[in-house]
Amino acid sequence: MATPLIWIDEEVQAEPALARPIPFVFKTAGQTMLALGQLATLGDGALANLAELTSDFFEKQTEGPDVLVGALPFDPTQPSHLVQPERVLRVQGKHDIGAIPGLGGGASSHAAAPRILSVDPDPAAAEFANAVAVALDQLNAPGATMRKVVLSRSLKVMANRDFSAADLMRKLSVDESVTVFATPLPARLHRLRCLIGATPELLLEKRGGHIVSHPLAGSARRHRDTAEDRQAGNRLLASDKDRREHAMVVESILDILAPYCVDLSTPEGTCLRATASMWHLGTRIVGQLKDASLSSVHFVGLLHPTPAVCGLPRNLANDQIMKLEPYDREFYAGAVGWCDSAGDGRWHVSIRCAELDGNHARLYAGAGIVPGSTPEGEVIETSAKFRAMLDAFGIDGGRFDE
Ligand SMILES: C=C(O[C@@H]1C=C(C(=O)O)C=C[C@H]1O)C(=O)O
Repeated sequence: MATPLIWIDEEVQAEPALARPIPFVFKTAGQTMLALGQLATLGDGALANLAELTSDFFEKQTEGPDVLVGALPFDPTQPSHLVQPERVLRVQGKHDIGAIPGLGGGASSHAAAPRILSVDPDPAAAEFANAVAVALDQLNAPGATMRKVVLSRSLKVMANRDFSAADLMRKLSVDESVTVFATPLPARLHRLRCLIGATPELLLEKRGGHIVSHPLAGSARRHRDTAEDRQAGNRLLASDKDRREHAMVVESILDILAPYCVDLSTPEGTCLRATASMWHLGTRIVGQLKDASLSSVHFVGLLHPTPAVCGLPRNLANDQIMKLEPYDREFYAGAVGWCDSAGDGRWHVSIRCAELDGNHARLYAGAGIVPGSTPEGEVIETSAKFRAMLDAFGIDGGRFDE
């Protein structure tokens, strides 16, 4: 069970941070899943053991909802944070996420929005550009075997009072093209934390023998002006660099899933996928399994981290991420979702998100680097990817690009 908050900064903190873990919330277009309370926690284990751990768990667990919900970290060797909730509530139809029963009780909610005291880029945009330049040297070196690496940067935000998960989710939900999520994270230094975000990317959904993955890679920011916006989308569709970057992700997912499927295809091919602030290249992959008894977690264990958030080959890209990023990604660029005893489940890539810890938040944005990428281009792309979260926090992002 999570430990209550013990640290209070008298200067800026009028009242305690999250006193109870916030509920797990998963809001896709037309449906919200809310998982309240914590009946049991899945034991620690790396991603490779997760299918076994979850099936053992469901075999032994005779009481409570037949579901585990939570987050998987970027590093597949690190433990996941999955819990069996006390109660699951599903709300269908168009609704205000902040008004869902149970949500307000778990998240602090204030009449006035917290006032932002500081925004600290980590690394600074110039340092991130240097890291991209180093990665490009590696990618372009004669005989290079690394083909793609995804590098990220973060913004550390501090406010005069606790952030409200409910308020942030309400703002993020204005964009109906994304999955808005909130998930409790393991406590750190006795402080409760959560991850909150608005992800456009489906890692894997499994229902019976049917699986779907919808990877995204290749991005451009959207524009207010319709003609300019359309042009940006068309440029992305025609961009050789972005098509290569995207194809690596799709091919890798198809290669991994093919041996398990009687039928695996990309019915619409590569399309433009729009969110309120970004254009992406996206390819919906659908498959029919040979063995429907394999769980969603089994496939997540094989797929994660895809080249959309790590790179290719995975081990070389991961080495560069460890060297070039100044922080541990923890649950950013991992996965959030649920699975049940029948093996069904739905997992989204945990991007366009922020870790919340009382009145502190850390926002993340990353971008795929391939030959043909430029440091300036990747700074612009990551700035655009921060937009959705910055808007939810009420922060003008422009000044963090220098
Ligand atoms: C890593 C992120 O996004 C990923 C990288 C993308 C890209 O490089 O074009 C696009 C979508 C995501 O798969 C992020 O938003 O933090």
